[in-house]
Amino acid sequence: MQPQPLVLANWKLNGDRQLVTSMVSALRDAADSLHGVNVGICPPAIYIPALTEACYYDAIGVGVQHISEHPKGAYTGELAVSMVKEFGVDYVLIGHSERRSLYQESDQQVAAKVAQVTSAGLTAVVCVGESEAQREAGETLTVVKAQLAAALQGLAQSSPALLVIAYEPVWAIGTGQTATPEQAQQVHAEIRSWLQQQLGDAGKDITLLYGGSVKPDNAAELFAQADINGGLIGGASLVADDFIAICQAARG
Ligand SMILES: O=C(CO)COP(=O)(O)O
Repeated sequence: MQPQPLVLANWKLNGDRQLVTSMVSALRDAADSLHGVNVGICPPAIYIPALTEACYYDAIGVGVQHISEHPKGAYTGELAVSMVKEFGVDYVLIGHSERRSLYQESDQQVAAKVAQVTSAGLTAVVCVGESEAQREAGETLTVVKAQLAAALQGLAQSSPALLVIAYEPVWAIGTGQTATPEQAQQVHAEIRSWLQQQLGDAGKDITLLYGGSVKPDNAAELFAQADINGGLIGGASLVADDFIAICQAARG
């Protein structure tokens, strides 16, 4: 059975309280057109209480963009899984390419975070993807599989149902240069078969998202691919009409 489509907004370091309320209200108005699609928003962490409150009666998932790999302690500026869980968070982004490149987040940290998140019963959304140079050198699958292996190491004791993989080629993020549906599907199919080799049948049910310059005009074609179960949306998730159109495209 295909996983239910999922579309997550990653606001990165953008948005404000006003966007939280206007986005929730726009999604509420569009709810009839979004049946069958799981939708979630990952705002900057300080807006999570406002988001949880605004969507209390709505089927909108709440996500956080970053957590510590430690449960508690002397780690100034960090947030622990137990803390975000108290505020109703469902999804935790892990290993986003911006965290990997700007803040040196390593595969070891990714594994530790997956362990923290899934053992708390939250969903770990692990981002994987190659740089332009790695693609040109023919290293896409080697890079992606090494990143996936770290995610599975962290999953060890938890249910694969708590794992989502987001394939985000670094060269497509924020560049307007989307992977073609064929390019994206090719990598997604490899991810799916690798997950099945490692996890057996459970690998079939893991939700695979595509991210990188997804817009209303290319979403339907991407989401129509056999192994693409939705998207992780950056820039276009800051504009309600665009984000809703992308979510609607995931209905098929
Ligand atoms: O990084 C992304 C989502 O996590 C993708 O960002 P853009 O949609 O802005 O390319």
